[in-house]
Amino acid sequence: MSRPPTPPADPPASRAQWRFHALSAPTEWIEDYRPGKYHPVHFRDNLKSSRYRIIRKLGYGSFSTVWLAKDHMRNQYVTVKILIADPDASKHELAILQVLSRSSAQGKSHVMNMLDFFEHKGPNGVHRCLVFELMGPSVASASEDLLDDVVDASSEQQRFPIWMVKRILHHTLLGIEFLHANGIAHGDLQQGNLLFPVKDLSTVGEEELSRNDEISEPVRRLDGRTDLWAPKYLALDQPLSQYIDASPGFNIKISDLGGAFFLSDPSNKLVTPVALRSPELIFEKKINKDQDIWSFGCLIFELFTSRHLFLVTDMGREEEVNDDHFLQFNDVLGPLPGTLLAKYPRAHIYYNEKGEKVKNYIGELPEGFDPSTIEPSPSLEQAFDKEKPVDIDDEEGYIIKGILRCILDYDPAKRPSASELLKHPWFSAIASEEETNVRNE
Ligand SMILES: Nc1ncnc2c1ncn2[C@@H]1O[C@H](COP(=O)(O)OP(=O)(O)OP(=O)(O)O)[C@@H](O)[C@H]1O
Repeated sequence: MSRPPTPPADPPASRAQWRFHALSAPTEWIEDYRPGKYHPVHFRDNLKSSRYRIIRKLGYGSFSTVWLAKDHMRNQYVTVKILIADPDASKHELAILQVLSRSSAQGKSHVMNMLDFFEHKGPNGVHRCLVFELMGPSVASASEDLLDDVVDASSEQQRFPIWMVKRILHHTLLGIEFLHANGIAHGDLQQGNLLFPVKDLSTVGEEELSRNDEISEPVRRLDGRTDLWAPKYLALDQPLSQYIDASPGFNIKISDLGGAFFLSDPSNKLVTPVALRSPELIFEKKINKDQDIWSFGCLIFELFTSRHLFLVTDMGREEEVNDDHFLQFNDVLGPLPGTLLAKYPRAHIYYNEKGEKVKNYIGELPEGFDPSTIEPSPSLEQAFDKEKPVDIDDEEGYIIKGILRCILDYDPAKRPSASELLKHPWFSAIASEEETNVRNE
């Protein structure tokens, strides 16, 4: 075991103690480079006795910075996720990845497989480093600004063509089935955690992949001291957008098992994005694998319509965010059952004892504002019909809405499992289409 690091004498505590030029896009906060948090990484750093050389920054999250590296032993590019130096923050992720890498259940190729792991000691502590296959941008970032040439030309919105949406959803469902079959729930399913593959990069040189100009001005402390805990510059995230493989045979993988948990030991970390949270998570703080199915339902809606089904953000006080969600559940999916209403202590603000709505907005309205002019959110069916792509005909639209209704059941016990959903004729048809494409390639 490595020795715990010696605490630094004087790590800067706040952003105000730093002088540096911000980059054009967000990066991690500089003050998160301190004991117990991020490891200060620089391009061309070598890790694990020089086996891995850092080439480019791919991204970061609350618990890690993620880098493209060259694995000199296998002569291939890989992703190295360097976790914060908090042994508790990452122990579940590692244990889960180890279980998954030993499993041979169906769907394995749709969840990120760990290739190697090691520990790296730096000024901020001992960091677990997880090595994965190199992937491209996430579905979220690809749909936002990268896929100009493959977005749906028939609609005015930037969205994936139908065949891609179906493929992304089918692969995600196979990945969920694999996780659940191994007794694991993901807990944080969202477009940002579904990754596209990259093309074969074996002939692309390191110089081409390292665009090291994408860094901040030197990071300096105002008191002029040299800092051991922070990097000399901050690097901009550069997912491999230009190398994305969105060809007909692409394979989506679910990534980021940082919020995943064993079903036998449900998580108490609330990592699911607000808009994708199930009623039982919001009202009862209960989480299990049914949350993944609920999030998957929300993803179906998002990918077909390019908008969230529930338009809630985590801005504001938690109780108001929950109230907002509560009102939207009622509008979009229909009245919450009495059993669930009884579990929401703030229900009386919006509903009377007879179950009639008495208030349809949160907080106070400006003086003179007539509350009857506030339109309820459209129902699931209205919203889908309004926003769906034109090339989904009524018959298919009807089927998709039926699947959504089944998934978005207030009662988690009634939601279909991933395996049951995969047997639905709509998903079976997607699977057969994929097989035909593979045979024809
Ligand atoms: N195998 C990979 N190949 C390429 N990029 C990756 C890979 N794994 C993760 N990334 C990118 O790195 C970023 C951070 O990864 P990840 O979400 O796993 O980190 P995290 O610290 O657990 O984040 P979060 O705060 O979401 O829990 C993401 O934007 C993702 O796109």
